[in-house]
Amino acid sequence: MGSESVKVVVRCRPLNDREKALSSKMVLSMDLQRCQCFIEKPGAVDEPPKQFTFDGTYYIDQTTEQMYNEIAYALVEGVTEGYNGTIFAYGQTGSGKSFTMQGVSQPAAQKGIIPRAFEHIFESIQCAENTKFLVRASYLEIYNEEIRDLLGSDTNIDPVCHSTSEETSPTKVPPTPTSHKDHSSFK
Ligand SMILES: Nc1ncnc2c1ncn2[C@@H]1O[C@H](COP(=O)(O)OP(=O)(O)OP(=O)(O)O)[C@@H](O)[C@H]1O
Repeated sequence: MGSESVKVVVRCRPLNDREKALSSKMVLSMDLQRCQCFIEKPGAVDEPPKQFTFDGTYYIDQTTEQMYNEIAYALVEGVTEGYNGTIFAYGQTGSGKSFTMQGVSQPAAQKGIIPRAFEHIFESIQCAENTKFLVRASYLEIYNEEIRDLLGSDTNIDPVCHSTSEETSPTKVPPTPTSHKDHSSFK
């Protein structure tokens, strides 16, 4: 994979039970060597498939372990050396964002990017000598333009305003990066 600072990869999930029950046809295929994906229009046999090229392509039989090793590993390694890094999952509902980021414990190869990154970071910290680390975590949900602090004791409290207990629903003020509740630990 190239050395660009922003990489975009695509992952294709298998058909789910509902799609199988509807006898849905897979319309997406991939050329993994060329990092290309092809989308056919169902029924339009004469139309060439739409073609897209990415920095990486992952088909239904590939694992999150493989994705982590090929994409996330170097980025997280950079974080342990003091560089910033972001992994961002984007896709329509049911497309597999949680499966990729949080994952499942079985099979082990499908454990998600987030628990893998945590293990990676804390292993690096344990192995480091003469270095002090600060690890901070915040876990926010933005849903229907409402923000919730998922690590807070009351998830309805807006993380920006640190609102009082009388407030029952989150407000719609966007957070600033420094205003999130910190869950920090030092080694
Ligand atoms: N690569 C995959 N292999 C097998 N199953 C998958 C894969 N990706 C997703 N799935 C399954 O597809 C379903 C939808 O995935 P998931 O919940 O991760 O989607 P999502 O994008 O997070 O959806 P939402 O935006 O609604 O939260 C789940 O049952 C998940 O287990």
